[in-house]
Amino acid sequence: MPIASTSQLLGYSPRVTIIGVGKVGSTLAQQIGEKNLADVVLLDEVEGLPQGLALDLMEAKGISLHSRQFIGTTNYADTAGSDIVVITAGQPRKPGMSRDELLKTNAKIVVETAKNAIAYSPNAILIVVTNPLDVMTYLAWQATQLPTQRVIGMAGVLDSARFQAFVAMELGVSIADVRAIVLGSHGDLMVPLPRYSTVNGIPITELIDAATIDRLVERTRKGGAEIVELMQTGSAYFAPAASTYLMVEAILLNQSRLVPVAAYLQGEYGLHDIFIGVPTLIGASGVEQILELKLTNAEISALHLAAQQVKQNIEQARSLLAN
Ligand SMILES: NC(=O)C1=CN([C@@H]2O[C@H](COP(=O)(O)OP(=O)(O)OC[C@H]3O[C@@H](n4cnc5c(N)ncnc54)[C@H](O)[C@@H]3O)[C@@H](O)[C@H]2O)C=CC1
Ligand SMILES: O=C([O-])CC(=O)C(=O)O
Repeated sequence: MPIASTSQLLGYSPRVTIIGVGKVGSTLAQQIGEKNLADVVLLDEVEGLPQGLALDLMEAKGISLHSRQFIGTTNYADTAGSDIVVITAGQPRKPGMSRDELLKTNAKIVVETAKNAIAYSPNAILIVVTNPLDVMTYLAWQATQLPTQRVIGMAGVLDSARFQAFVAMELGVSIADVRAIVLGSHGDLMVPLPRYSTVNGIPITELIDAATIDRLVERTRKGGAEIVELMQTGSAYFAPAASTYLMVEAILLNQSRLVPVAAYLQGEYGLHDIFIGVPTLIGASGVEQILELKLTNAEISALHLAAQQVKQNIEQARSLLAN
């Protein structure tokens, strides 16, 4: 790996701020550095935590050999001029909880942190990770008033990666040959699409019987909870951080990746004024295009059911924030 990337040699290093550097945020910071992608500002409300993590990451540089900088801070002024802001601040769920039960605690945190960060980086693209994801992305957009293209929720990449992993395990094939796509909300009503999921171009519906696909779909829907139950002390973070990394990289390297993310819909799929998981092209300006797949009646109904629940939760969040 080169010590300095081309952009650094030309005197420019992109800057990513991560707000809330617990499990997901700190793992993401490490990935961004180790892949020599950008300088990272780590911000948390707990004094000492982001400073300690940044120092630890700086000390690892001599071994992982990259030339990016890490700054740890509790002061938003230190995040100024960021190209991307990632919000991973907020509580994770405990065993037995749904993601929606985090709404009350995390709504205030997301609104406050998004506002503070964008005040110092008005040109940034905002990636929201905090749960319940689709609602938090909507609240962050409203709080910052950023153009919708520059507000993106991370969930579909993760849910699709899980579906991909379960298909690869079931068939005993290399995960490199499996592509999978999951739309809808980041919850039990998410919409995995077996018809559009393939092993090297062959739809999985040709390779796996219907009952087994149903089982894999159900495991994907409960993928986050499965890990929460196993760990008992928090939720998944390696795959969530890797999924967020993919989005950060797609933006900074202008890769035009076709991935499902929570994007703002204005009529696409018959939905309005909502952030929910749909296939998008992600590049330098954020969500560059929303793709409208041909869905069956059952798939579109499932998407609308998920949307209905997200809308109800947005209303609940609005009244919580008003009080
Ligand atoms: N969208 C997705 O697919 C995923 C979402 N998540 C969500 O991401 C969030 C973070 O998860 P973890 O990193 O595991 O949690 P964590 O508890 O390890 O880290 C959260 C961090 O946020 C900080 N924080 C809380 N309030 C803050 C504030 N007002 N300002 C600055 N920092 C603040 C805490 O001090 C803590 O360091 C959770 O809500 C979790 O449910 C997690 C995995 C996947
Ligand atoms: O399950 C959780 O609470 C964390 C999360 O969103 C995931 O891992 O998909």
